[in-house]
Amino acid sequence: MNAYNVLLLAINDKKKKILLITIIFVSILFTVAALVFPLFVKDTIEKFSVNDLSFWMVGSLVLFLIIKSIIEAINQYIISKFGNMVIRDLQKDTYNKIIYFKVDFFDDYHSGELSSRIVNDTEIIKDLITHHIPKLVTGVIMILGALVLTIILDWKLTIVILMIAPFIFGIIFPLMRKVENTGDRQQKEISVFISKTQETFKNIKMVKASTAEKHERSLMYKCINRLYSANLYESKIFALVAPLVNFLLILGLLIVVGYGAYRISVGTLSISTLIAFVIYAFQMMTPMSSISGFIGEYHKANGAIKSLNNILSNNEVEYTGNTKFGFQKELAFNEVNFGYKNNQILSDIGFTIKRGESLTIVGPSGSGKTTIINLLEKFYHPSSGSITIDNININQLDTYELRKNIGIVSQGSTLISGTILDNLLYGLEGENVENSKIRQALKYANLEEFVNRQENNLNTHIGESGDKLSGGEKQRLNIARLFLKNPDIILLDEPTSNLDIESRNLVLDSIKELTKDKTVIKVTHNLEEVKPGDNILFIEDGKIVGKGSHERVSEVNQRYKQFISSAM
Ligand SMILES: Nc1ncnc2c1ncn2[C@@H]1O[C@H](COP(=O)(O)OP(=O)(O)OP(=O)(O)O)[C@@H](O)[C@H]1O
Repeated sequence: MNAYNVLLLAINDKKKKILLITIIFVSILFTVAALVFPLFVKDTIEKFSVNDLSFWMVGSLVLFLIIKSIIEAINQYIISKFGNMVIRDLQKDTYNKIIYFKVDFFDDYHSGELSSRIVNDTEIIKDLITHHIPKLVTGVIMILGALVLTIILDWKLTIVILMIAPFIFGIIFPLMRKVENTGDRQQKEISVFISKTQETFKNIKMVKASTAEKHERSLMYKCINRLYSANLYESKIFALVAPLVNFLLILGLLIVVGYGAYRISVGTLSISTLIAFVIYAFQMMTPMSSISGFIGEYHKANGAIKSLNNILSNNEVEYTGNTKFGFQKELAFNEVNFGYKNNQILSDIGFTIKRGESLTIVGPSGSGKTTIINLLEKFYHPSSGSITIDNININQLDTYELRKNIGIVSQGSTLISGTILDNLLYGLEGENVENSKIRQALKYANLEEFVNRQENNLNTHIGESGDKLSGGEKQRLNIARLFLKNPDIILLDEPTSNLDIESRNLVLDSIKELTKDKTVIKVTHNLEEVKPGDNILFIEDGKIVGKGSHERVSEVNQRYKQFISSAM
């Protein structure tokens, strides 16, 4: 996909094409009417007589002006409607593309930058398509039409105009090229600005707890100042261009008028022709400045188009197989190797869990435990080896179905902004979840009493990412959601870390209920969570160094023994 295709994408349906053609057609109509106007003035000056004025003449002129205003108003509305449609669809297309990208795409992009692409870049492209392109088309028609008519009126005067025009463009074009670089710079600064504000406000408690307001403010001021300089640089160029264009145009006009006046004095030109000529010269001036404006805007939009194009032409969408999910016997990792980019994390990971059994993956921080879970969710793919469910490689499984059958409670489980009910039903849209089931899920998750205490019950707002809830309440709400989801496989990634004893016991209680008869993979570096009889997979540096029951591994594996004693 190239820049041209991005523009085509913006006008990709019939309705928008019709609107664009209508806009350009009406604009051309106005341009032609404007071109006829000086001839009409010339004719009126030559034939004017008060006696010829009639009610009908004045009446039809007024009627013409009223009709023209109505058409102008309608055209204005169509332009604005078309612009809003362009931006709406471009934003939808961009969002629709991004949401299906692989997880590693999001590792490399800052969320603020992505927001900036969707919000700002699309706005700039909309402006180009709705304002600047129609202006360019009508401007070119206006200049060419006026040129033809001036040649007919007086070719010698026209040659004077033609001699001046190249100077004007020769000065303006190089300046406009600079605007493209400014556009790039501005877009970059805006996305850094959005990213930084998002991050700061999202982590406001951490900022305040670290008394980092001053530090954040100084970082933010730097961003704002950089954006200010980028904007100022653009303003300087535009400030230079507009008066320069006007100066050159007026100078040109003076030359035309001077030469015209001389021709009148020697009797080779009439006053009415010179007046018509001057009007044409003005009519050529406005589009000349708007064409120079277009070049600037086009270069600016080019920056936005390039950034958006980087996203739209990215085909790193998540891969999905089409085999239906089924889990009757066992889940297995078979000699799995994996690395983020070139950084090897897991080596020869192999284990099997029978349906209904559980496995506890233990290992020091950074050893690769969460990565194992990430691979099972198909967030990333093994570089070699395979993960199978009932001997079917999960790559062949429908990703959507696989994820529907996996439930995860992790230390960083997040909630969405909205109500308790919104969170309970998240991911279950379109399913008919009975009220009794919701109540039951709340009960199992030890949340019933909490919800009943709230004035708005299930419709209580829990703040951004559930910030109005305690850590334990957040986890229990997540667990309640999983009761409703009822997946076959439950992944527990240190769900009780950072909780106090009371919350922890409540969460553990509800997890016990949730994991009944399920296949469970539990990840922990907290030895308090390992129970006698647990089936252990002990990993260090991405390699399995111990396997078997907790007792057996403690007995035979020195490293595990050391790990346990250091954790005590
Ligand atoms: N998205 C990522 N991109 C690059 N490296 C990553 C990414 N996620 C994790 N890592 C790296 O992979 C290694 C293993 O991380 P992982 O989260 O699997 O460890 P862990 O055993 O779960 O640690 P912890 O117990 O602290 O949660 C770490 O060195 C980490 O820095």
